[in-house]
Amino acid sequence: MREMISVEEARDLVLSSVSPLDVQTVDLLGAAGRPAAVDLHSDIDIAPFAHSAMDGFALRAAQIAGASPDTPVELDVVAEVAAGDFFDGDIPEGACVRIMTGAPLPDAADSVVKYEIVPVISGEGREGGRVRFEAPTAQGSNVRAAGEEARAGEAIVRAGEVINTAGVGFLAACGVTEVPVHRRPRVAILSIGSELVDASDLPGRGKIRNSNAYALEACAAAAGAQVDRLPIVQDSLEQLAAQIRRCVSEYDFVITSGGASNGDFDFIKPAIQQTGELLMTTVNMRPGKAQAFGVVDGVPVFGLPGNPAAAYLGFELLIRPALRKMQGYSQFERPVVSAHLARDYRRRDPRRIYLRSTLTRDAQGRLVVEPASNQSSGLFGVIQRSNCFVIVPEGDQGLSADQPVACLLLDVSEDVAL
Ligand SMILES: Nc1nc2c(c(=O)[nH]1)N[C@H]1C(S)=C(S)[C@@H](COP(=O)(O)OP(=O)(O)OC[C@H]3O[C@@H](n4cnc5c(N)ncnc54)[C@H](O)[C@@H]3O)O[C@H]1N2
Ligand code: MOO
Repeated sequence: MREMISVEEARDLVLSSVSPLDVQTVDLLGAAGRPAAVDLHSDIDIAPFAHSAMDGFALRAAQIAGASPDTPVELDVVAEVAAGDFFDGDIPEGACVRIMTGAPLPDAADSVVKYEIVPVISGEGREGGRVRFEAPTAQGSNVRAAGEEARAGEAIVRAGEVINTAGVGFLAACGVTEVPVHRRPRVAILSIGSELVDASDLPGRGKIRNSNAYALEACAAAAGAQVDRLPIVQDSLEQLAAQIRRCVSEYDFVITSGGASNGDFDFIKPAIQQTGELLMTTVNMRPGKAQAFGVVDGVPVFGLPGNPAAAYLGFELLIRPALRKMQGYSQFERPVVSAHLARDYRRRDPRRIYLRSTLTRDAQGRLVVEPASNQSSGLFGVIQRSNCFVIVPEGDQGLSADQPVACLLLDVSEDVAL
């Protein structure tokens, strides 16, 4: 085991300990936002038949090839065809068919002219009436071709492709109502610390609320996991080791927080060592240097540090990618954008630093990023009010105002200005 590895090495180490989980079939709605585990095929052509894209008149373009305002072509309306209906009769040379959007194009027609440019001569342009064309139309105009998006039997969504909300509609059109996906990882959240009380309790002297477990549950659920937040574990090596043994028999991934550094009561490292194999203890990042990871009975056990911001960042950088890999995603990272730093940043630590920051646009439309003034690793509220982490590379150099910096986007909603 190596001490103090880079964020990338740590992420790859955790990733290499997990594989996509077994495949189960879920209903179409349950597949939204998840990668398909196999290629999905359409059972019919999409569109199933050539149809009109407009309300108008179906005809053959050749019938009105010479039409102009001075030499209009008049045609009899011999039939009407609505969506859901069809017309398979003949269309004589001097005739056309009134057609609605979505109705099948008659075999005898090759184009549709929309109502708006067709003056009515008699019968309100309905069956038995007569209409006038004052311009030619191109063959195929206002016609949506059969099979324009997919052919029967064709793979329409590939294995590994994430099904988005439009994809749900596409699959419905193709008759795919059940989708094989990799099942969601079952994740246990264990909070370690004799100082912890539940969020619903008022902390007594020297105690604090167990906020990490709630944040980590939210993070893991947002990453697609099925999460159980388990009872607080006291600072006891025996209790912790026993709880880890129990968890690895029931869960796919075990996440602990607290007790990851070298204090007198920091037991996650010895607990992993005692029950399985400890693979990592520290990562070259700030906040959150203490990141313990190992495998117990084939199950990954991740010991996040106790400080809230350190635990949160450890989850985002090192655990979330693994939970995604287990579900078959191939993209593990959140997006990074470049922005201009709003002010100088003087560093006091050579580790790679992740500054909780707010990204906005200035009057010229440039992305500008402002690190929060309080970068204490003990705070969640600062992250609540941030929308990215500025990544300060390893080394001695600080950053100067206006220089471009990389910003790792958090899970930002639309109401955070970007
Ligand atoms: N001598 C040293 N001491 C510390 C070092 C060091 O290098 N040398 N590193 C510091 C850094 S940096 C961090 S981060 C922490 C990591 O410590 P632990 O993982 O052992 O965390 P704890 O000591 O258990 O707790 C730290 C802090 O976080 C609070 N905490 C713990 N669990 C929760 C929870 N579930 N919800 C909310 N807050 C929690 C805890 O009360 C402490 O205040 O070590 C430093 N020390
Ligand atoms: O690892 Mo600590 O988070 O820098 O506070």
